[in-house]
Amino acid sequence: MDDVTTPRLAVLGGGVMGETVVSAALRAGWTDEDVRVTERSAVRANELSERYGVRAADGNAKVARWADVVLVALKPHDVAGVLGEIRDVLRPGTLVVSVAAGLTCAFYEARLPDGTPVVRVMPNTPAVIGRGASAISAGTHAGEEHLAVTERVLARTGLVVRAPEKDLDAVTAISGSGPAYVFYVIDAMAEAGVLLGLTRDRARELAVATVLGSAAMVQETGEHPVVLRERVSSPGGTTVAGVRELDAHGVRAAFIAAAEAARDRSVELGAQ
Ligand SMILES: NC(=O)C1=CN([C@@H]2O[C@H](COP(=O)(O)OP(=O)(O)OC[C@H]3O[C@@H](n4cnc5c(N)ncnc54)[C@H](O)[C@@H]3O)[C@@H](O)[C@H]2O)C=CC1
Ligand SMILES: O=C(O)[C@@H]1CCC=N1
Repeated sequence: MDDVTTPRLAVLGGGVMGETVVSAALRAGWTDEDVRVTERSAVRANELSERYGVRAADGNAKVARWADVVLVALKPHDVAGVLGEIRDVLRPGTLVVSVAAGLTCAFYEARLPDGTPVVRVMPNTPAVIGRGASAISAGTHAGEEHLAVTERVLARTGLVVRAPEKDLDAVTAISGSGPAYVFYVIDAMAEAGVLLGLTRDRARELAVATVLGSAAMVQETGEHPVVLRERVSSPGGTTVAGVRELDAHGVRAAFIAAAEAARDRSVELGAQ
């Protein structure tokens, strides 16, 4: 793999996350000649090819042989079969990057030629608008240059942090699955507004602006969320009355249980 020029990037699986990576790489300076994608669905392959100008017609083995970086964006249960297709055609030094939930670097290393550098990534869907959060971890044979190339591929997806691999299941539970929790909260707040008589559009507009503004406020002020919450809560006022109900309905405990369940599922997906 050459660090100076743009490495040839193959994305195996052109679903939600595969498309996100393709579009981010193109925004980060890859040309449509330097990116190829594989897709089991011909309709989807056509769609990606038309949308991004990238080649999407070849099979996994052909594209993996061509690539300097192979990024696996398949469902976890499809990965082992595809690694079997590509293991004998990878050129020495080809970097394999995985975004599959639960699958460890060791899972890949056991199924790929000895010495294959592997980097495990846990991204999330806001990456599609450049506002994602990803954590990356190096496998046994991956070094600084492999982490750096992965960061280049992900540069336009948003925040990218390095983390020890033992943390990746927790990361999956918090930021990987996290957008779904936040969409759930936005929908619940908007629905509550409708119950109180607001129009659906107005309720959603206010809920979204409130979530965006509150998240930005935590980031920009650097204040602890509890301090910011106290600042909203006038003595004897409306907010303490509302937050008491969140406590009474176990919302904090529900978030903890959700994170534990997602973490456990990530571990389970990796135990194939
Ligand atoms: N969607 C999300 O929010 C996130 C997903 N991930 C991970 O990304 C991976 C992909 O997830 P999604 O993109 O959501 O799934 P998806 O189902 O949208 O995409 C998977 C794609 O792979 C294609 N495919 C299946 N078998 C194939 C094969 N043998 N060769 C070529 N293409 C094949 C499918 O046609 C499909 O388009 C999963 O491992 C998931 O854990 C990670 C973080 C977030
Ligand atoms: O639900 C899933 O399994 C994937 C991984 C994190 C977000 N979506």
